[in-house]
Amino acid sequence: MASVALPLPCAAHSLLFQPRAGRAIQQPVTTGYSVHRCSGRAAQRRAQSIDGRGAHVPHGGTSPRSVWALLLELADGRCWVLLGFGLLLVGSSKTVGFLAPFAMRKAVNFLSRCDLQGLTWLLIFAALKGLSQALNNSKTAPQAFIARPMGRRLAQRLLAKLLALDLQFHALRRTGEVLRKLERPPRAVDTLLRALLFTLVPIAYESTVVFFLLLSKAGIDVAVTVLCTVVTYFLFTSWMSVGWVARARKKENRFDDAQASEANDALLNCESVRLMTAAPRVLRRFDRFWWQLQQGQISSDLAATVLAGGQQAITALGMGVALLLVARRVVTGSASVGDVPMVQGLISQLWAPLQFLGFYIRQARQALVDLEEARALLSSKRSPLELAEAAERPTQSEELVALHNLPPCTEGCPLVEFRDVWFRYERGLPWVLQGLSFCIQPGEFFVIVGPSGSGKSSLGRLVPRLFDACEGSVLFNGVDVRHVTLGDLRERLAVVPQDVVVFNASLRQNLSMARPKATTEEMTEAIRASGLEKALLSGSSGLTMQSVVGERGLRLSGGERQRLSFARALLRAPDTELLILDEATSALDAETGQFLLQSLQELRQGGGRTPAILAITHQLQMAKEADQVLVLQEGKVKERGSHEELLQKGGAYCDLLKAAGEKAKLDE
Ligand SMILES: Nc1ncnc2c1ncn2[C@@H]1O[C@H](COP(=O)(O)OP(=O)(O)OP(=O)(O)O)[C@@H](O)[C@H]1O
Repeated sequence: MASVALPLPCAAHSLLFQPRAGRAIQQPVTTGYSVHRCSGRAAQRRAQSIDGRGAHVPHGGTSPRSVWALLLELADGRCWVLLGFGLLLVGSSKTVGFLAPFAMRKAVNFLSRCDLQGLTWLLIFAALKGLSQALNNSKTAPQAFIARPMGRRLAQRLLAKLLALDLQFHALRRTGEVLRKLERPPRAVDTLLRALLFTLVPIAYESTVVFFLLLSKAGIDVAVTVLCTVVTYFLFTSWMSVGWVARARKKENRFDDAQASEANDALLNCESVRLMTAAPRVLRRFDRFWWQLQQGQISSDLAATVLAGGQQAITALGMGVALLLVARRVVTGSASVGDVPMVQGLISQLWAPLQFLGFYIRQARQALVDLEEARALLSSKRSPLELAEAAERPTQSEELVALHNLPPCTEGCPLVEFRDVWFRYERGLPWVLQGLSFCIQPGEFFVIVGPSGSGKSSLGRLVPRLFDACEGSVLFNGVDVRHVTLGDLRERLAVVPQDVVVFNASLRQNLSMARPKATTEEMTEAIRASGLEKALLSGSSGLTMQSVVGERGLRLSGGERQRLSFARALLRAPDTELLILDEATSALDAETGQFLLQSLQELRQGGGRTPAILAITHQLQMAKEADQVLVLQEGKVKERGSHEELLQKGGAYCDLLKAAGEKAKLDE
């Protein structure tokens, strides 16, 4: 027994869930951690990456199962209760709505006989219509209470994932595009819920009921006419939605991302843009993306107009034929006059939501695309593996056991050990570190020097697991860093990165980011030890602890930013076992650099357990103070020993000193 509703869910399924690309191109994409096989569509989209720049933010096809799985993860018990309540409200609204045309039929039949009971039925009709509308409107509350928290949870998970993604992703990302990917999926949850559960499902229910009501009350010819109209309407809407409208929407999205990225890049680098007088070029690119966006929008609007026109023509024709059939019955006496408004009322009730079918199908499809993108991002393996995954990973040595927490430092065990470490950023790129082996002892001052590009910073990134070694292992307290939780590992470290990152917040907030529980005294001490006191708090620069330092710390000088970063590391230092300094004094004058060195010595001489220091530097003055110096060249250990030992050797270290003009000074 065919029903009007039957074609709807099945076709809706194929309409909403665009199948993944049929034939996979099987293009391997290396991520540094795993090699993913790309489907044809994914590869195509990658190729579409506007201008070849930017990190690949995963785009999705629409895979219903994975999207549903994601939605199920986001929903809690309350959501299910509210969903049931919401559907009950919509169902009741529709059911009450079905009764209204029957009330109108009675009213017209009574009034055609000049019976005043007709007035009562008119009032009942109005009440039923009002109640149906009120019930329908009240679905908004449960809808909002389901969608908003789910959207919030999704946004939180996406941001957490983005923060955890490996540095390679962030090195290549286009911030504007990534922000869009963060913004759209939470909205998509709301849209999908609204479109699918609270619109398309009720339409299916309504169509089924109206078909049977017409079949029993108006005859098979009217019912079949309505059925044919609905099917034609649906096919036309599907054809338009999948083709022209969908293509226009995709184009619109792509260039919307592109213009947002362009604006974001230009604003972030506005200083360089101005200095290079690149504003006209930036504006041209920006305008080109907007022009393409505008083409997509115009195409989208045209498609929507043609769609709406076609839909209106189909429904008007269907309504006309159905009413003619009923009118013929009234004339032949096999139906009452009241049957005409009844049939008109039932069909109108069906037509009303159908008008929005195309809109909702498009919305639902777009929401599915956005959610699939979110799911692809969430399941991306582009982050150092956390413990649960690490346990599943085939270990290179059977003695390595997955641990939840790092054991405390043990007597005689090196704090950090590099064991034959090989590393490169991506497959196909040259090796940056080639078979490195060395140890750092607890409390040791360990300095790494070497020419630019020799792999010093890369080495420093392997300890906190910003990247993982490709071969060999990095051990912390005797345990492979891949076998401990990231949080536990990073709690033991304080890092001053080469590129200082400062938040657009007050100085105090920037400091407390490093250690939220730090007291004012501890912060003041860190500011003193980092040499910031004179520059900032004396009032010469006008900055205080409450001063906002500006986007990426633009209100601070390069040296001040570096000292702020140093102060943050010093704040963390007492709770940590290793302080990593990557070119921490590169932007400082000789006097301030010396002051920081003294602060480090103070830290080391402070009572109790002092952290070891791993300093990566070009400033060989620092190497003089070190317990151990390692000279790195082309990713290999060239020399190793104390400053004096290396001087005596007269090898690569001495060459570096000579090149820096330090040798003569030291000889004097
Ligand atoms: N994210 C990255 N992706 C690909 N290659 C990278 C990346 N970061 C660095 N490299 C490459 O790795 C090599 C080593 O870089 P690294 O920053 O470790 O050198 P470095 O010794 O610290 O240099 P410097 O003293 O100039 O800071 C360089 O050739 C660099 O181009």
